Amino acid sequence: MSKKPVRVAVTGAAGQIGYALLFRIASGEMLGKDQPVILQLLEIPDEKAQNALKGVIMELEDCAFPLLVGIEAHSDPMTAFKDTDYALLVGARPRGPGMERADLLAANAQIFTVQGKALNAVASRNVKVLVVGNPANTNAYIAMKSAPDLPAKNFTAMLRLDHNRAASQIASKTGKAVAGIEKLAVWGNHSPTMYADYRFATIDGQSVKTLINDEAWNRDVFLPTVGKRGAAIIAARGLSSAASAANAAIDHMRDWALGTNGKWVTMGIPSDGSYGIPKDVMFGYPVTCEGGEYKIVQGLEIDAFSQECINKTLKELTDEQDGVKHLL
Ligand SMILES: NC(=O)c1ccc[n+]([C@@H]2O[C@H](COP(=O)([O-])OP(=O)(O)OC[C@H]3O[C@@H](n4cnc5c(N)ncnc54)[C@H](O)[C@@H]3O)[C@@H](O)[C@H]2O)c1
Ligand SMILES: O=C(O)C[C@H](O)C(=O)O
Repeated sequence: MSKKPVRVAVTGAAGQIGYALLFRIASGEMLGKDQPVILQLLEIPDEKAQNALKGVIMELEDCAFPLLVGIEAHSDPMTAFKDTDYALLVGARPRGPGMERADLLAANAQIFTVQGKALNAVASRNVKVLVVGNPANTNAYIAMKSAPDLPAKNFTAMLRLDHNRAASQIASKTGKAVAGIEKLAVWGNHSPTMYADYRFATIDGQSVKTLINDEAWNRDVFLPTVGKRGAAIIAARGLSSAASAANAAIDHMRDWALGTNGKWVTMGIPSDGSYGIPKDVMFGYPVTCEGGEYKIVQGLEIDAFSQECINKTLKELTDEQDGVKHLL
């Protein structure tokens, strides 16, 4: 018997990430090749954006995806999020050359109070929310705080791009395939302060730390490369990352919905106090997923260098939270 369709809302659907994301959701790469989907697409109420969205919808139709059983175009989150089971909040202004994430906070924060309230009012009570629009952690925090009737654990921020970037750098340093990497963690904010931590990681069963055995590379090359990768892509393309961001969003939602079979992945989630992070801070943690729920990997030893890195990214997040207090 075929499965009941699920509703997937995507904001910023006519943007760059939207264009790299929607076709993969509709083809079943996110929720499984047996899961029909209805796309509920939101764009701003602007003629150009709505026209662009129409064009994307025409292309989706022209793919004749067997799993795509409905497509809706919206300009109001109150209709776009109606009964939605999954919400990918991508729509926001991206960073341009020379801009830091903090510059985006003022521009984008308001979007997430409005969308959090709309999710609170009309979405499925089990909705799984992923915030991609930057600054992703704080936007997710704003949306969560604006939706008091939904469980806080349903709101997450995208750290998976940092996780995937870190995995790729480790594979290239060790000369091994990225598929062999397990137990990688990224702590904190989706920003240059994130702490990609390979102390526990293995590649083909061997310790990554032992294989690399180079603390200076970790500190002076690996962490800055992963942390500044977004800016490097903006400098090279003149536009922020899109296909890799969409890919990370697919990975995040797929793993959350379908499980990781014990494998660690990184998700930005509201802290439950684990590892001394104050409750509700939207923090990148290593997690495993099973039965539609994520669980923080517990009991990891935090050495002095790691604590210093975690403190730094936490401070940035609590400063960002302070900066949006007046909106909540
Ligand atoms: N978390 C991550 O790892 C990560 C990675 C890459 C990009 N991003 C962020 O994702 C966001 C989108 O990037 P992009 O390259 O697709 O940008 P884009 O400018 O190409 O597209 C954004 C789209 O969002 C729409 N939009 C703006 N406000 C909206 C609103 N209130 N409701 C609905 N739609 C709205 C715009 O009209 C536009 O079409 C940016 O904030 C970017 O910084 C995050
Ligand atoms: O860095 C940016 O502004 C875009 C995105 O968050 C990225 O990491 O590529």
